[in-house]
Amino acid sequence: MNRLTDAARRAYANLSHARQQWLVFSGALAVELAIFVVDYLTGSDIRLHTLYIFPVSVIALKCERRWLQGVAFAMSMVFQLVTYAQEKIASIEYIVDASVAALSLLVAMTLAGMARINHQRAIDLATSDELTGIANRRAFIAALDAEIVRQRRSGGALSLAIIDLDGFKALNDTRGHSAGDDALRLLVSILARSVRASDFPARVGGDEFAVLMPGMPAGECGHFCKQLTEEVAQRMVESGFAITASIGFICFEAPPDSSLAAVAQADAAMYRVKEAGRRGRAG
Ligand SMILES: Nc1nc2c(ncn2[C@@H]2O[C@H](COP(=O)(O)OP(=O)(O)OP(=O)(O)O)[C@@H](O)[C@H]2O)c(=O)[nH]1
Repeated sequence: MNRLTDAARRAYANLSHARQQWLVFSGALAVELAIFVVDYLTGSDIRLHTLYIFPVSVIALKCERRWLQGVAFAMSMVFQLVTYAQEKIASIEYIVDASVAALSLLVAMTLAGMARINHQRAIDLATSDELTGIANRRAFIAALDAEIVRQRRSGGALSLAIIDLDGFKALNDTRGHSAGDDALRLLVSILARSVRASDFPARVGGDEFAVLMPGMPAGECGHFCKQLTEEVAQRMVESGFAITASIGFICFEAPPDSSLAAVAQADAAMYRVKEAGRRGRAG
């Protein structure tokens, strides 16, 4: 049984986001339809229509497209009305009943929507850096783990750079933390302009950043790091910060043993730059 649910979970995870949404939508509507059929056939004796709230809530929780939620809501209302019409639609009791059902559905959809927004907010907080808005160490390691798995399956190169600022503590000490924060935000804007859309930049420590570059060969990675070193030095000086960057990089033609081993190798290259006097790159 466990194996079956694991296989189903894996198959679901492998679907594209759009397909996942359609699957949830059609599954929940099928459940709703089944409730309606049983309810209709039993002449509403067992009043299953109160359960419409569950499929509609699932759709509100899982489907981002508003019109899918609207369709789910409209369908459950139609089902409700047909079920009530079977009885005495003119009776005030059933009109009140139908209104309460509509209200409950709306409340369920709103609560489910709020739960989804809160869930997304919690994910954002757990995976992004509050100061700069880019990915944090946890998200970076997760992305690196996923890339290593992809590389084991499909091959290709995988490059990784660790960027550590030089003179950052002195900037904090002489100009204050807010100047330090500005320098960190500036570095992030430099990174955002320098990396490709397929790269993954992150803040992995106080003044330490990392960039994951799937598919980038060693030569190109060395060139990228050289340009980044120069760009950082120039833009920091222009902004009045006496700061440079030491960059360690590594290109894996074969998958590394683990994400931690990969980061340790790039870190070792970065420390070689520090030992050699800072401001530069090594790989
Ligand atoms: N302004 C600011 N400072 C931070 C933040 N996080 C960590 N720091 C500071 O960053 C500094 C990092 O210290 P170091 O790694 O010694 O910095 P460094 O002077 O560049 O030294 P090297 O890395 O050896 O070149 C520490 O003083 C931390 O307090 C932050 O979010 N904002």
